[in-house]
Amino acid sequence: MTGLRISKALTIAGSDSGGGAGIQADLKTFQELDVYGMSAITAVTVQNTLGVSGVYPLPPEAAAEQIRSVGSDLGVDAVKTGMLFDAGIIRAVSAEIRKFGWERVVVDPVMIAKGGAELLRQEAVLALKEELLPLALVVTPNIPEAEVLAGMAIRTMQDRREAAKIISAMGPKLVVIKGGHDGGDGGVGNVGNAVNTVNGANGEKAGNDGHEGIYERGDSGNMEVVDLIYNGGNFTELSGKRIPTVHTHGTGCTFSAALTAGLAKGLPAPEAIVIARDFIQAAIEDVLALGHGHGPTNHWAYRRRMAVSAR
Ligand SMILES: Nc1ncnc2c1ncn2[C@@H]1O[C@H](COP(=O)(O)OP(=O)(O)OP(=O)(O)O)[C@@H](O)[C@H]1O
Ligand SMILES: Cc1ncc(CO)c(N)n1
Repeated sequence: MTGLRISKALTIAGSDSGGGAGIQADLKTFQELDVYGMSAITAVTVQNTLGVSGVYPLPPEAAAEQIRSVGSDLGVDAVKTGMLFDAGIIRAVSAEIRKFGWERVVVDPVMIAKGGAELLRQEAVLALKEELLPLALVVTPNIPEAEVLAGMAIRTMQDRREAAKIISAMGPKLVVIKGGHDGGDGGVGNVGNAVNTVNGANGEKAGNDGHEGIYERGDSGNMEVVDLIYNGGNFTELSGKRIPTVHTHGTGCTFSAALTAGLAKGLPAPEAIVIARDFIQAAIEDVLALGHGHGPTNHWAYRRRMAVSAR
């Protein structure tokens, strides 16, 4: 490795004792993508595949000190935020990001764990919107998080586009509204990976028309998963095969960590997003089936596939 430039990424997030989400998922993902990982822990959660049974937030200054410590010594090429828990931590983290002038910033606006545990206090949403989103290069809400940020219900792909525009106006250069919670497109459209570009502010679809329709969350009849990307002017839909599985603990953390790793390596955000989709697709597909509930994804699946395809 001597002489090679090492790409470095920092995750500012909560610890998941079960290892599938939070800091643990982020560091595993950075490592798998050849990026040196560092962490600033905001809270310790007591968590396994069955749910969260305890949350112990750290004082805001503890998060800030960790960021200052690694930022001033090792250096940071890209940074992501995950669980931030309260407004004090959000303000402290935002102040450090601003001071360092970091621009490759991914904000995963983690709010609620799969089992319903609160990972962000409701009164902290305003701080997230006002302090952190303006610093984001990419923000990656799932559908319920996008509903909270945009202040509207999301039932159709058109609603999702509307919400993306509202969130975009809060400052991030790119908004990715992930489709894991979208269960009701009815399975029409592409199966397998595809990119459909939608042009312009009127949301006219240029590609195929398979993603429209009313949907209800949790309907596992949906055959594809679509992540919607908005760059302030154009919409892009990244679609993939929906894997029917309960083992989706930490999908959002893993996706945003893979995206952050790509940014740390200097990739343009749209390219890093496509690789992150491939990474999470492989991680969900090659199931580990650990624990008795929503198991973690397989963080080494993508690397193994790459190794096989390189042979
Ligand atoms: N069943 C699935 N099959 C394929 N891809 C999926 C599936 N579920 C989620 N994904 C992908 O995983 C990524 C994360 O999406 P998701 O909406 O699940 O995030 P999330 O709710 O924030 O996750 P979590 O809160 O569990 O960390 C997205 O790229 C999404 O397309
Ligand atoms: C610590 C932590 N961060 C994020 C999530 C969301 O997946 C979780 N379950 N736990």
